Amino acid sequence: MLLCIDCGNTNTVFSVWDGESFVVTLRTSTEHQRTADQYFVWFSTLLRHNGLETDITDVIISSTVPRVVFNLRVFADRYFGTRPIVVGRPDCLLPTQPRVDGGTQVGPDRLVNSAGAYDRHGGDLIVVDFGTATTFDVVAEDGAYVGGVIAPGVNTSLEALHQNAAALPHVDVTRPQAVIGTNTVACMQSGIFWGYIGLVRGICERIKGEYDKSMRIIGTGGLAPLFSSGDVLFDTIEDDLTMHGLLVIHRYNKENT
Ligand SMILES: Nc1ncnc2c1ncn2[C@@H]1O[C@H](COP(=O)(O)OP(=O)(O)O)[C@@H](O)[C@H]1O
Ligand SMILES: CC(C)(COP(=O)(O)O)[C@@H](O)C(=O)NCCC(=O)O
Ligand SMILES: [K+]
Repeated sequence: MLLCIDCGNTNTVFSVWDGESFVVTLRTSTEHQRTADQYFVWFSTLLRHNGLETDITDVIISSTVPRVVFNLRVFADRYFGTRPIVVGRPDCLLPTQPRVDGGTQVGPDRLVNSAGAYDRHGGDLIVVDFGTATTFDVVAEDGAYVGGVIAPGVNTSLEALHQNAAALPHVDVTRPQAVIGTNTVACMQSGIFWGYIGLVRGICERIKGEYDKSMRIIGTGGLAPLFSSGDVLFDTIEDDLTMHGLLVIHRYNKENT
């Protein structure tokens, strides 16, 4: 079985592929201090809790936090006797090479999203991923990542407001009743919700204006459904896109090495 690990700046997601489907998906916060042994205690406990007997033979990792990769490598080696494929490292093959400025280290999550989205939809896509940052990845006709946009994430923006303004509390993002807020929390929720819809819509329109062919927009990340409840932003929403991309890249490496 294949263990896919998607490590973002906020959360790390583990998902086990049994050859036909993802049988379990587990989420933990991203902390670079966490050791291989700590990962295993958490992982094996939750597998047992889910009544699963898994025989992990392969591991693939995408991490936007370089420091966590060391302990994840030790985890794969010590507990599963396997050397993981790490997206973005020179020995990990990609189905198509990114076309960006020389010296740019594209976030591995963006390469993975591009590969997953291309496999499902073909090219000429915008992938919008709501994470710590909100990323827009442009996938060309041949499946290559050719650039995009990095915007502040939803919770990152809310947290910045709270930290920089003495009278603004911590609030959770939600769809407000009205645009005109009649209390502080409602005003903040309106700013983030409607502001973000304007951001996503505006950036996608500008990308489409610059790209001379029609494009489809794929939304992913836990907050995509919330924002699409306020406006038609995406052609489809796929919460498993990153995991699917890891599967695609793993398969490609198995077939070509
Ligand atoms: N369904 C959801 N509802 C509310 N907040 C969410 C949801 N999914 C993710 N988040 C929040 O969005 C932020 C980004 O999370 P995540 O997508 O895991 O980021 P990353 O991939 O950068 O680690 C976090 O603060 C997380 O708690
Ligand atoms: C933009 C990101 C911080 C998004 O990370 P995430 O929100 O998933 O934690 C990540 O893709 C990254 O570190 N990128 C490197 C720069 C680039 O992609 O050009
Ligand atoms: K992201």
